[in-house]
Amino acid sequence: MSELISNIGELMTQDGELGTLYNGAIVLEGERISWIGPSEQAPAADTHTDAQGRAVLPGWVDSHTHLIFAGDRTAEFEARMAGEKYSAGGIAVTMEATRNAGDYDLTRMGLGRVGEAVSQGTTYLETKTGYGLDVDNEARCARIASTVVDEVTYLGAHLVPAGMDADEYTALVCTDMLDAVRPYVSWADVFCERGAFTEEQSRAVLNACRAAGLGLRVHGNQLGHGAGVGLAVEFKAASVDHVNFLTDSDVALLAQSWSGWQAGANAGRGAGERGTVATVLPACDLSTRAPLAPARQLLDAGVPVAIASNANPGTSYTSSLAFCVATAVLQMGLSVHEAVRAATYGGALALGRETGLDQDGKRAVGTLAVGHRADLHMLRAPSATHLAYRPGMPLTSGVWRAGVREI
Ligand SMILES: N=CN[C@@H](CCC(=O)O)C(=O)O
Ligand SMILES: [Zn+2]
Repeated sequence: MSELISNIGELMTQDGELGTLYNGAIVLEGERISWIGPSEQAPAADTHTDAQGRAVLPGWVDSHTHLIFAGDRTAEFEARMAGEKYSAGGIAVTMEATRNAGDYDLTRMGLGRVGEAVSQGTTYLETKTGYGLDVDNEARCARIASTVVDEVTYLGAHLVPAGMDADEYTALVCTDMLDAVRPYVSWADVFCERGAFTEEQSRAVLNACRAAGLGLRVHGNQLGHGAGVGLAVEFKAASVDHVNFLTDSDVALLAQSWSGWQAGANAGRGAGERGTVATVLPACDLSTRAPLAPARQLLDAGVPVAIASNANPGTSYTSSLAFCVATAVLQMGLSVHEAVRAATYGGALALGRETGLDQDGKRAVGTLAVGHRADLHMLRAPSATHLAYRPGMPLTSGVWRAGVREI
């Protein structure tokens, strides 16, 4: 089955060669994009959708979420709004509720959260474990996560559970827990921060997970200056996430990590040795009243930036990437094009999914080009600028995921 979508007011492909088309059209063939060009040259297809001048973007790629959890942290949020600071300790509240929830409920709630994200234009999702924090519960959360999202990250190193020795727990994360989650995950992450894991413990986790063949990511520089960025670059992690507190040398390290990467004629793809993406989490910054991550400075230094929701019950209880994009434009100084790019191509780059088919038979996401997965987000607006111009408005009017219309 093929579908032609024509009369697209602004078709923002985020592909380096195609750029942005006005009065463009796109043809979907099964799960893939088979044609992109001007509406007047569009080929016939089995079905036809008239976009009536609306804008179409790649579906959002949310490269950082924590969707497998039970329970509620309203009281912690209220206390924070009354002046308390965020600390890693709140994770234990969610751990308790998650351990007490059954598989059915964790799955049902996880799927519900994915549904919320899709209804707002997200078409590719990563999520993390990290609220089980013992061997059985981490494995259970990893298994459930693998049934509800596209990419699963092992975050056993999220918090040391009360009553456990930090080094003994770290050793467990690196051995039995890692073995138990391994069938369900392709990434590993560590919360390298005061109140969570030290540089030395983080290093042990990254070494063990790398040896197990997992791609790496780091929660770093969220609560203060620290070792997160340096470790992420040293371990060639795909991303370092939060990055609120950066020194100039952290920024330079991240930029330097991309020196072997050639963006080439087509900046949507690129080739060569990948560096570490800086993932900024604007909704989390607002919800924790943290200084906003310096996304402008990072982009100006040549660091690829991703924008993600960090959807979780503690620091960012939203999966709205439209909200994150609007915040990045209004508060972080990004242009609309840069912010949309960070929430689409940037997320794909952070997940190693900006190209496709060559290694594992999966299609590229995060940009619109022939052969890429047909993940589209149609706005009830003539241009992507409306995402920032009309913040908080329900602008999603259509979502296609792998060629299937979801909304
Ligand atoms: N910072 C570490 N982990 C989550 C928060 C987890 C929680 O508080 O439940 C984050 O990314 O913000
Ligand atoms: Zn997180």
